[in-house]
Amino acid sequence: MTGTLRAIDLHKSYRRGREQVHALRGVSIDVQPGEVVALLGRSGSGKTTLLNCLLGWERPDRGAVEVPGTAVPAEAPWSTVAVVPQRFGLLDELTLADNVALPARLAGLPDPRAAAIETLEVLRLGHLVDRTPDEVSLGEQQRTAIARALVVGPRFLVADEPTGRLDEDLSIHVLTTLREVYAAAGTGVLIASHDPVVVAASDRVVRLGDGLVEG
Ligand SMILES: Nc1ncnc2c1ncn2[C@@H]1O[C@H](COP(=O)(O)OP(=O)(O)OP(=O)(O)O)[C@@H](O)[C@H]1O
Repeated sequence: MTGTLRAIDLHKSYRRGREQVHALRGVSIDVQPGEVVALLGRSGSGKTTLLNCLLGWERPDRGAVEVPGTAVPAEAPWSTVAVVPQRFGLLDELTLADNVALPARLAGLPDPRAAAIETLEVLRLGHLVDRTPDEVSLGEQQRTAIARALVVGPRFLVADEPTGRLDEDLSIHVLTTLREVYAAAGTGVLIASHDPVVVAASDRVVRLGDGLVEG
């Protein structure tokens, strides 16, 4: 087993009424530890489907996903491949601190709340830790979802449009943090995005078009 996160020749179709939609038509991609890869492509090109397959949320019709470290039973999945979902997935009844502490608790970190607050502070949310998601802006919710993914210091981070609700300054701050704090410590980062800030901060760009890697 290598230390690389890999999708190999993924095929995935959906049935929509009588129509067959080929979301992925043979996509291979890899992410090395410590690199930041931008996944670009028009709306509907298959980015989310690819991320879902990498996360094990969807099963490809054909092809394989290699996730390093999954043979180690003690390692929580979120510590291996953490995710920032497009729709955030925060729990409304928990504070931001408790949302972010949740994966830290599951991963058995010694002080989940302290780790959560520290990560929220890195994302400039230290003043909001005791609010619930409906008491903060969408951009603040988005950064909370990023903090929740990062709190365990994952080996890989998979993020679906993680700057879609952020202004340019905050996008740059988030990308700089991902690069200089997390990728520098070895986290491999894959970001599906249309944001030029993401492209500028990436080591490498992979373009999807109509279910295939272009170029
Ligand atoms: N559950 C589903 N059922 C039917 N079709 C689907 C389903 N999920 C995705 N698709 C279709 O598969 C194709 C790829 O969708 P996907 O969400 O992966 O694209 P995307 O590149 O992430 O788009 P966006 O940038 O808008 O999020 C699209 O044509 C979409 O309509």
